[in-house]
Amino acid sequence: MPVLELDALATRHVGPLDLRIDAGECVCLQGPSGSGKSLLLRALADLDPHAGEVRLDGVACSAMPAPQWRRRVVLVAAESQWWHARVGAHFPPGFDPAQLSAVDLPPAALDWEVVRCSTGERQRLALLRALALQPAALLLDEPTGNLDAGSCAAVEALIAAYRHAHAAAVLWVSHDARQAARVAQRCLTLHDGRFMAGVPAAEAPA
Ligand SMILES: Nc1ncnc2c1ncn2[C@@H]1O[C@H](COP(=O)(O)OP(=O)(O)OP(=O)(O)O)[C@@H](O)[C@H]1O
Repeated sequence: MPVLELDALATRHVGPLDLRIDAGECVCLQGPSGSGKSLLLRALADLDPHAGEVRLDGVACSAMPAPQWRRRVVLVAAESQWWHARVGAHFPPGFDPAQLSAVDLPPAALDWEVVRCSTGERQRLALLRALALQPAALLLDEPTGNLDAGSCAAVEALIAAYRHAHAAAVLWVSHDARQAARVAQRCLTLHDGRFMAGVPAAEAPA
């Protein structure tokens, strides 16, 4: 079962931090702008240098080739990166276009040029692209930051379904306390590079 553990993890401006996210658990991370939330997610995904250790299922990040780690511990960044012209080229062979309906997009979106996609369309496509890798742990950086209420609900439902189906460990950065209460079992706040206990998800304002 994919448990994600941080052991004295430190990166630029952040840490050292200890944390355990259980299989199937969603932890929401809040904190002021510039407090280091994105830096922490990048370190967890092994995209930035870091000290300390991250373990998935007891296996250390430092013991796994970086590309392999990044397929298991997947970051959905606030601003997604696209390297092919066409959307579909970013998805694995055999990806079922019908899955696009889960984020309110038509199957034909796989044939769209990336440049025509709106910010919110790119955000939803980036999430689907990440889930297609079937990660054991998901690192979500404001995954609904550009979405209307309907698309936001669709994305929240999709992530919850994935988390339950795969017992995935999820770390979700959100500035929205009500969203945190909906999606997470626990909330933490990053302040001065350290975790502070947040408002328990179940007690956050409705
Ligand atoms: N490559 C870098 N070199 C130097 N400082 C950096 C670098 N990347 C980020 N920072 C700084 O680290 C701090 C934390 O940045 P980070 O992007 O993690 O913040 P955040 O908590 O995600 O903020 P927001 O909520 O605004 O997205 C910021 O002050 C930022 O300017």
